[in-house]
Amino acid sequence: MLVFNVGICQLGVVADKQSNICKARSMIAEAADQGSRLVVLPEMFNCPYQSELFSQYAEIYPEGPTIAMLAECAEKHKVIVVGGSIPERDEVGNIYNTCFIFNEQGKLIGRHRKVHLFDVDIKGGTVFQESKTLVAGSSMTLVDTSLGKIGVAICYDVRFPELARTMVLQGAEILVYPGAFGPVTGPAHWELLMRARAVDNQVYVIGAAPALNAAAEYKSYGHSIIVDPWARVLALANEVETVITSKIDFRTLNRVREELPLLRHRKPEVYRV
Ligand SMILES: NC(=O)CC(=O)C(=O)O
Repeated sequence: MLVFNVGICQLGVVADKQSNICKARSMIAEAADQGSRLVVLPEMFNCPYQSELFSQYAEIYPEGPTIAMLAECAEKHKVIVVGGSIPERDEVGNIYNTCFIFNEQGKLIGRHRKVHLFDVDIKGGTVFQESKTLVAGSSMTLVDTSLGKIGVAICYDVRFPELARTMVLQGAEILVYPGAFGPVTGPAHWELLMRARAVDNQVYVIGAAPALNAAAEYKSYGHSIIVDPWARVLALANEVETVITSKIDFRTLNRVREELPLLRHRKPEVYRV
């Protein structure tokens, strides 16, 4: 499909898992009512973004109320749902930061486990150790959909341009990043990174963040964003709970790649380490 709308549900995550699920359900419906064919949720949308809580909120596919809600909403509204992320427990007890992706029939078409874990110690700023409780994923996630090929990665994954480039070289036309940047790296890097991945790779980029919850221990920067292949910002939220939407037009992507043929001008033989 050449032209269609996409929506982001920037929901405010609270401690009560059931409330988060209900909120996601109603915001997916709102995005679909506004004409979105692809709906994206934020990172850890069913759980406060705190390492020590991930186990308590985790679900095992295909069980679990969050996973069921995503599949039901996709089928009910006939939309593709990129289900942000939730803590996922596997059969041996490992926990991942995982995005489940469902098509318009409510069928699981992809699962991305965050590859780069957010282990940082920014002096006077953010200290986070995802690896205390999470295990890293080990593969790239590209899904074929009725709208085109979509690459999915999570939050800190956006800082690794190799991942985005590899997905685009394999045909991705939209890169989707559920994320949750904080008050330090958010203002400094969030929009910059989303626009950088778009301009580098001449793709649409969607970054979906939770709204700011002032009472939460980890404070999300919000600012969900949709960027076009010329790095123009098509839609940008502030920090409050909201649904934002925008049109995606693959004729723009084709024109940008035709006029400025970066992907054809690459010289991979020069870049080998
Ligand atoms: N939360 C993350 O995974 C990443 C982040 O906040 C950052 O890179 O900054």
